[in-house]
Amino acid sequence: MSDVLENLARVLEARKSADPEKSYVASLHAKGLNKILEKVGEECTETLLAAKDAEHSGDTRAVISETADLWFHSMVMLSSLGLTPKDILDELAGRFDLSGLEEKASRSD
Ligand SMILES: N=c1c2ncn([C@@H]3O[C@H](COP(=O)(O)OP(=O)(O)OP(=O)(O)O)[C@@H](O)[C@H]3O)c2ncn1[C@@H]1O[C@H](COP(=O)(O)O)[C@@H](O)[C@H]1O
Repeated sequence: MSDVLENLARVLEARKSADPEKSYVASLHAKGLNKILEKVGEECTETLLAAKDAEHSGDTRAVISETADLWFHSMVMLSSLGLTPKDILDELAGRFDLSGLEEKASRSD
């Protein structure tokens, strides 16, 4: 499953030095981190709206499509900060066998 994320991350890395006229990812980098964050926020809202619609209609196609847009733009954000999907997958893997409630209780803040 994570092969897709790894392959996409490789493409995203290469697009950092691509022509913004020819690559959507390069055009985002050319506009800067604020534009990338704006897109992440937009896709997040669209995902929430699609999920609310699906709750009533039972049609989850838009949720899948909007979540893909959200993951994609999140990966562009990670890439612009020098992070990879592996950083996030390692973080999630480290949380196996730890209940979310236990983790919350262990926080110092
Ligand atoms: N997975 C994606 C992907 N998902 C979504 N998008 C693009 O994300 C954009 C944002 O969607 P919106 O509906 O917000 O589009 P918009 O209104 O045109 O966006 P704005 O003008 O508001 O910024 C669309 O242009 C989609 O085509 C993607 N663009 C690229 N990829 C992957 O990234 C690779 C590199 O892409 P390029 O950099 O374009 O070569 C591709 O081969 C794909 O694997």
